[in-house]
Amino acid sequence: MTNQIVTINHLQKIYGKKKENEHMALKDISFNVDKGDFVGIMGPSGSGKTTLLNILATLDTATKGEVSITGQDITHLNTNELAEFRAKKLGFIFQNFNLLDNLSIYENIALPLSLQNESSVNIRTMVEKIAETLDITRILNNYPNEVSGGQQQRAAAARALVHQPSLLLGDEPTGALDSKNAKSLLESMKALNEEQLVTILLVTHDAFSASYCKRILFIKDGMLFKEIHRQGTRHDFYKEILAVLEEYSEV
Ligand SMILES: Nc1ncnc2c1ncn2[C@@H]1O[C@H](COP(=O)(O)OP(=O)(O)OP(=O)(O)O)[C@@H](O)[C@H]1O
Repeated sequence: MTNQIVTINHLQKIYGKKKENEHMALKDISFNVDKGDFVGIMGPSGSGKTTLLNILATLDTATKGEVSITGQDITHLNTNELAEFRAKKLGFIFQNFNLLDNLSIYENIALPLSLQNESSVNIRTMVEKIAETLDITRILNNYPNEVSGGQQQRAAAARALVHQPSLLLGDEPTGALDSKNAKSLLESMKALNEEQLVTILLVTHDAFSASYCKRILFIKDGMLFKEIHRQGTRHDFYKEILAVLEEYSEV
Protein backbone atom coordinates (compact mmCIF):
# COMPACT_ATOMS: atom_id res chain seq x y z
CA MET A 1 0.00 0.00 0.00
CA THR A 2 1.26 3.44 -0.87
CA ASN A 3 2.09 5.87 1.88
CA GLN A 4 1.33 8.77 -0.39
CA ILE A 5 -1.82 10.66 0.58
CA VAL A 6 -1.57 13.51 -1.93
CA THR A 7 0.08 13.53 -5.35
CA ILE A 8 0.01 16.76 -7.32
CA ASN A 9 1.74 16.88 -10.71
CA HIS A 10 1.99 19.95 -12.94
CA LEU A 11 -1.21 21.41 -11.57
CA GLN A 12 -2.52 24.42 -13.43
CA LYS A 13 -5.63 26.48 -12.78
CA ILE A 14 -6.93 29.15 -15.11
CA TYR A 15 -10.02 31.12 -14.05
CA GLY A 16 -12.30 32.74 -16.62
CA LYS A 17 -13.80 31.13 -19.70
CA LYS A 18 -13.15 33.89 -22.19
CA LYS A 19 -9.59 34.52 -23.34
CA GLU A 20 -9.64 38.20 -22.30
CA ASN A 21 -10.84 37.31 -18.75
CA GLU A 22 -8.36 34.49 -18.20
CA HIS A 23 -6.33 34.51 -15.02
CA MET A 24 -3.73 31.83 -14.32
CA ALA A 25 -3.98 31.39 -10.54
CA LEU A 26 -1.77 28.25 -10.46
CA LYS A 27 0.92 27.93 -13.12
CA ASP A 28 2.73 24.64 -12.55
CA ILE A 29 2.65 23.10 -9.09
CA SER A 30 3.96 19.65 -8.14
CA PHE A 31 4.35 18.12 -4.68
CA ASN A 32 3.48 15.04 -2.65
CA VAL A 33 2.21 14.58 0.88
CA ASP A 34 2.93 11.31 2.72
CA LYS A 35 0.85 9.73 5.46
CA GLY A 36 1.52 11.42 8.80
CA ASP A 37 2.85 14.62 7.26
CA PHE A 38 1.81 18.06 8.55
CA VAL A 39 2.25 20.52 5.69
CA GLY A 40 1.75 24.26 5.76
CA ILE A 41 0.97 26.29 2.65
CA MET A 42 1.99 29.93 2.89
CA GLY A 43 2.21 32.79 0.43
CA PRO A 44 1.12 36.38 -0.09
CA SER A 45 -2.47 37.33 -0.76
CA GLY A 46 -3.46 36.27 -4.27
CA SER A 47 -0.64 33.72 -4.63
CA GLY A 48 -3.07 30.83 -5.16
CA LYS A 49 -3.34 29.18 -1.71
CA THR A 50 -7.13 29.03 -1.58
CA THR A 51 -7.28 27.89 -5.19
CA LEU A 52 -4.95 25.01 -4.35
CA LEU A 53 -6.92 24.10 -1.23
CA ASN A 54 -10.25 24.22 -3.09
CA ILE A 55 -8.92 21.86 -5.76
CA LEU A 56 -7.67 19.43 -3.10
CA ALA A 57 -10.99 19.76 -1.30
CA THR A 58 -12.70 18.74 -4.60
CA LEU A 59 -14.67 22.00 -4.47
CA ASP A 60 -13.02 23.31 -7.65
CA THR A 61 -11.46 21.59 -10.66
CA ALA A 62 -7.96 21.76 -12.13
CA THR A 63 -7.44 23.11 -15.65
CA LYS A 64 -4.49 20.75 -16.21
CA GLY A 65 -2.39 18.29 -14.25
CA GLU A 66 -2.82 15.34 -11.91
CA VAL A 67 -4.39 15.54 -8.45
CA SER A 68 -4.61 12.23 -6.62
CA ILE A 69 -5.67 11.61 -3.04
CA THR A 70 -4.94 8.17 -1.54
CA GLY A 71 -4.15 6.97 -5.04
CA GLN A 72 -7.45 8.10 -6.54
CA ASP A 73 -7.26 10.64 -9.37
CA ILE A 74 -9.93 13.17 -8.33
CA THR A 75 -9.85 15.10 -11.60
CA HIS A 76 -11.99 12.46 -13.32
CA LEU A 77 -14.75 11.85 -10.76
CA ASN A 78 -18.34 12.90 -11.47
CA THR A 79 -20.37 15.05 -9.04
CA ASN A 80 -21.81 12.12 -7.07
CA GLU A 81 -18.47 10.34 -6.84
CA LEU A 82 -16.88 13.57 -5.64
CA ALA A 83 -19.48 14.07 -2.91
CA GLU A 84 -18.91 10.52 -1.66
CA PHE A 85 -15.14 10.89 -1.88
CA ARG A 86 -15.29 14.13 0.09
CA ALA A 87 -17.53 12.67 2.79
CA LYS A 88 -15.35 9.60 3.31
CA LYS A 89 -11.80 10.74 2.74
CA LEU A 90 -11.62 14.42 3.67
CA GLY A 91 -12.07 16.56 6.78
CA PHE A 92 -12.23 20.37 6.79
CA ILE A 93 -11.66 23.08 9.36
CA PHE A 94 -12.33 26.66 8.32
CA GLN A 95 -11.74 30.04 9.91
CA ASN A 96 -15.41 30.51 10.84
CA PHE A 97 -16.34 27.33 12.63
CA ASN A 98 -19.37 26.50 10.43
CA LEU A 99 -21.24 24.65 13.18
CA LEU A 100 -25.01 24.37 12.84
CA ASP A 101 -26.57 26.52 15.59
CA ASN A 102 -29.70 24.45 16.06
CA LEU A 103 -27.82 21.20 16.66
CA SER A 104 -25.99 20.38 19.90
CA ILE A 105 -22.20 20.01 19.82
CA TYR A 106 -22.73 16.22 19.96
CA GLU A 107 -25.11 16.32 16.98
CA ASN A 108 -22.77 18.58 15.04
CA ILE A 109 -19.87 16.17 15.51
CA ALA A 110 -22.06 13.16 14.72
CA LEU A 111 -23.37 14.68 11.49
CA PRO A 112 -20.79 13.24 9.05
CA LEU A 113 -21.41 9.77 10.53
CA SER A 114 -25.21 10.11 10.45
CA LEU A 115 -24.93 11.04 6.78
CA GLN A 116 -23.00 7.83 6.19
CA ASN A 117 -25.72 5.79 7.93
CA GLU A 118 -23.44 4.65 10.74
CA SER A 119 -25.29 2.89 13.63
CA SER A 120 -26.10 5.07 16.64
CA VAL A 121 -24.00 2.86 18.94
CA ASN A 122 -20.94 3.30 16.71
CA ILE A 123 -21.66 6.99 16.40
CA ARG A 124 -21.68 7.43 20.18
CA THR A 125 -18.38 5.55 20.59
CA MET A 126 -16.67 7.53 17.83
CA VAL A 127 -17.99 10.94 18.95
CA GLU A 128 -17.01 10.33 22.58
CA LYS A 129 -13.51 9.22 21.57
CA ILE A 130 -12.74 12.27 19.44
CA ALA A 131 -14.39 14.60 21.99
CA GLU A 132 -12.04 13.26 24.63
CA THR A 133 -9.00 13.81 22.39
CA LEU A 134 -10.07 17.42 21.83
CA ASP A 135 -11.10 17.98 25.44
CA ILE A 136 -14.73 18.90 24.77
CA THR A 137 -16.51 16.01 26.51
CA ARG A 138 -18.10 18.41 29.02
CA ILE A 139 -19.82 20.51 26.36
CA LEU A 140 -21.27 17.76 24.14
CA ASN A 141 -24.85 18.56 25.24
CA ASN A 142 -24.48 22.30 24.80
CA TYR A 143 -25.37 24.31 21.72
CA PRO A 144 -22.69 26.23 19.81
CA ASN A 145 -23.83 29.65 21.13
CA GLU A 146 -23.43 28.39 24.72
CA VAL A 147 -19.69 27.67 24.44
CA SER A 148 -16.55 29.74 23.75
CA GLY A 149 -15.05 30.35 20.31
CA GLY A 150 -12.15 28.07 21.20
CA GLN A 151 -14.52 25.26 22.19
CA GLN A 152 -16.55 25.79 19.01
CA GLN A 153 -13.42 25.44 16.92
CA ARG A 154 -12.37 22.28 18.77
CA ALA A 155 -15.89 20.94 18.11
CA ALA A 156 -15.46 21.80 14.42
CA ALA A 157 -12.12 19.96 14.47
CA ALA A 158 -13.84 16.96 16.10
CA ARG A 159 -16.51 16.99 13.38
CA ALA A 160 -13.76 17.12 10.73
CA LEU A 161 -11.98 14.13 12.24
CA VAL A 162 -14.74 11.88 13.59
CA HIS A 163 -14.96 9.77 10.41
CA GLN A 164 -11.16 9.33 10.39
CA PRO A 165 -10.49 11.05 7.08
CA SER A 166 -7.32 10.32 5.11
CA LEU A 167 -6.57 14.03 4.90
CA LEU A 168 -7.47 16.99 7.13
CA LEU A 169 -7.58 20.32 5.26
CA GLY A 170 -7.43 23.55 7.25
CA ASP A 171 -8.03 27.04 5.88
CA GLU A 172 -6.80 29.55 8.50
CA PRO A 173 -8.44 27.50 11.28
CA THR A 174 -6.98 29.74 13.99
CA GLY A 175 -7.93 32.97 12.19
CA ALA A 176 -10.87 33.80 14.46
CA LEU A 177 -9.33 32.61 17.74
CA ASP A 178 -7.45 34.52 20.43
CA SER A 179 -3.86 33.43 20.98
CA LYS A 180 -4.63 31.10 23.89
CA ASN A 181 -7.33 29.19 21.99
CA ALA A 182 -5.27 29.21 18.80
CA LYS A 183 -2.41 27.59 20.67
CA SER A 184 -4.67 24.98 22.20
CA LEU A 185 -6.14 24.03 18.79
CA LEU A 186 -2.66 23.84 17.26
CA GLU A 187 -1.44 21.65 20.13
CA SER A 188 -4.42 19.31 19.54
CA MET A 189 -3.65 19.14 15.82
CA LYS A 190 0.00 18.41 16.58
CA ALA A 191 -1.00 15.61 18.97
CA LEU A 192 -3.39 14.09 16.42
CA ASN A 193 -0.66 14.25 13.80
CA GLU A 194 2.04 12.73 15.98
CA GLU A 195 0.01 10.17 17.92
CA GLN A 196 -2.60 9.10 15.37
CA LEU A 197 -0.70 9.95 12.17
CA VAL A 198 -3.50 12.22 10.93
CA THR A 199 -2.22 13.80 7.70
CA ILE A 200 -2.78 17.56 7.76
CA LEU A 201 -2.52 20.30 5.15
CA LEU A 202 -2.94 23.80 6.51
CA VAL A 203 -3.23 27.07 4.61
CA THR A 204 -2.20 30.00 6.76
CA HIS A 205 -0.83 33.53 6.75
CA ASP A 206 0.28 33.17 10.32
CA ALA A 207 3.90 32.21 11.06
CA PHE A 208 3.00 31.05 14.58
CA SER A 209 0.40 28.54 13.26
CA ALA A 210 2.77 27.46 10.50
CA SER A 211 5.51 26.74 13.05
CA TYR A 212 3.46 23.71 14.21
CA CYS A 213 3.89 22.09 10.75
CA LYS A 214 6.65 19.67 9.84
CA ARG A 215 7.32 21.42 6.54
CA ILE A 216 6.09 24.48 4.70
CA LEU A 217 5.54 25.07 1.01
CA PHE A 218 5.69 28.73 0.07
CA ILE A 219 3.88 29.75 -3.08
CA LYS A 220 4.22 32.93 -5.06
CA ASP A 221 2.39 33.88 -8.25
CA GLY A 222 0.99 30.37 -8.65
CA MET A 223 4.37 28.61 -8.39
CA LEU A 224 6.27 26.90 -5.58
CA PHE A 225 8.76 29.43 -4.36
CA LYS A 226 10.49 27.57 -1.54
CA GLU A 227 10.14 24.59 0.78
CA ILE A 228 11.48 24.32 4.32
CA HIS A 229 11.50 21.44 6.80
CA ARG A 230 11.44 21.74 10.55
CA GLN A 231 14.65 20.45 12.06
CA GLY A 232 15.19 22.10 15.42
CA THR A 233 12.75 23.54 17.92
CA ARG A 234 9.43 25.10 17.01
CA HIS A 235 10.81 28.48 17.96
CA ASP A 236 13.76 28.07 15.52
CA PHE A 237 11.28 27.04 12.81
CA TYR A 238 9.14 30.10 13.55
CA LYS A 239 12.18 32.34 13.03
CA GLU A 240 13.05 30.52 9.80
CA ILE A 241 9.48 31.04 8.52
CA LEU A 242 9.67 34.77 9.31
CA ALA A 243 12.96 34.96 7.39
CA VAL A 244 11.39 33.35 4.29
CA LEU A 245 8.40 35.71 4.50
CA GLU A 246 10.92 38.54 4.60
CA GLU A 247 12.60 37.14 1.42
CA TYR A 248 9.28 37.41 -0.44
CA SER A 249 9.21 41.12 -0.12
CA GLU A 250 12.72 41.30 -1.58
CA VAL A 251 12.09 39.34 -4.81
N1 LIG B 1 -13.31 32.65 -9.02
C1 LIG B 1 -12.28 33.36 -9.46
N2 LIG B 1 -12.33 33.95 -10.69
C2 LIG B 1 -11.28 34.66 -11.16
N3 LIG B 1 -10.13 34.85 -10.50
C3 LIG B 1 -10.03 34.29 -9.28
C4 LIG B 1 -11.09 33.53 -8.70
N4 LIG B 1 -10.69 33.11 -7.47
C5 LIG B 1 -9.43 33.59 -7.29
N5 LIG B 1 -9.04 34.30 -8.38
C6 LIG B 1 -7.73 34.94 -8.56
O1 LIG B 1 -6.72 33.93 -8.51
C7 LIG B 1 -5.58 34.39 -7.78
C8 LIG B 1 -5.32 33.45 -6.62
O2 LIG B 1 -6.37 33.59 -5.67
P1 LIG B 1 -6.43 32.77 -4.30
O3 LIG B 1 -7.70 33.12 -3.63
O4 LIG B 1 -6.15 31.33 -4.57
O5 LIG B 1 -5.18 33.42 -3.52
P2 LIG B 1 -4.80 33.28 -1.99
O6 LIG B 1 -3.32 33.04 -1.97
O7 LIG B 1 -5.64 32.29 -1.30
O8 LIG B 1 -5.11 34.73 -1.44
P3 LIG B 1 -5.60 35.19 0.04
O9 LIG B 1 -4.42 34.94 0.94
O10 LIG B 1 -5.87 36.64 -0.14
O11 LIG B 1 -6.81 34.39 0.39
C9 LIG B 1 -5.89 35.82 -7.36
O12 LIG B 1 -5.29 36.70 -8.29
C10 LIG B 1 -7.40 35.90 -7.43
O13 LIG B 1 -7.83 37.19 -7.73
